[in-house]
Amino acid sequence: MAPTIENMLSPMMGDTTDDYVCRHNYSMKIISHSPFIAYIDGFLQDREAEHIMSLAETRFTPSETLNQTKTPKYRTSNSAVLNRSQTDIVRCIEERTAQITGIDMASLEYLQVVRYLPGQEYKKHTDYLDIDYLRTNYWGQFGQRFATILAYLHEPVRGGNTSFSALGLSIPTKKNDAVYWMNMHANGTEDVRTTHAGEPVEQGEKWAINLWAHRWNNAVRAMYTWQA
Ligand SMILES: O=C(O)CCC(=O)C(=O)O
Ligand SMILES: [Fe+2]
Repeated sequence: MAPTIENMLSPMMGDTTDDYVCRHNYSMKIISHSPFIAYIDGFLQDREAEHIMSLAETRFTPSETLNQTKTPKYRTSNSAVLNRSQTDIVRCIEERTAQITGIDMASLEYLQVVRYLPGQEYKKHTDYLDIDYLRTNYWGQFGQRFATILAYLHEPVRGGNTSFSALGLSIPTKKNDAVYWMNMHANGTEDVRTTHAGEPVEQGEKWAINLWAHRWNNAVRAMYTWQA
């Protein structure tokens, strides 16, 4: 039988997580100080990637772009949102993210799994949100999306790097590793240098989790109240 992702995952669909122990054994290396970008080696622990993939598998819908552009084909992947602390493993990843970013869990968006087939991509964009969007969106009450952790669940055979073109960075997706960056300057204004893209996957499939942490700061609060 061909080693498709479905074949790999299906025996695990009923997988119990009874003997799973939540551990945080990663190491972090700073790759840019301004903007802050770090590479997290071993962000995901054994079994976590497969487990998240099997939870997401039945939930995919075409990915949306929240505020940047309505251009068709801008983000051609599929996405799946998991429930808060849906399983022990989901909760462990949420806790790990909250610890790293220094927020409480309420300020962390639900895990968003993205899946790219060959030819699919997410063109250049930023992860921070328009102030008008923040005002009406559930997550807006927790402030701006100040930090992103993008964790890789499955690496494509070719293509699919995460690139920050203004910084000359093109990061290969490596299963279980993650990239962590700050979307805003220290004073709370948006840092356009964090513009990034998921380059087209050329062969194989790329799967990742978006972990978005929200925080209030004076710049966002000032805009929020000034326009209200
Ligand atoms: O797939 C990638 O490498 C980037 C994904 C991304 O930036 C996003 O989903 O916001
Ligand atoms: Fe992004």
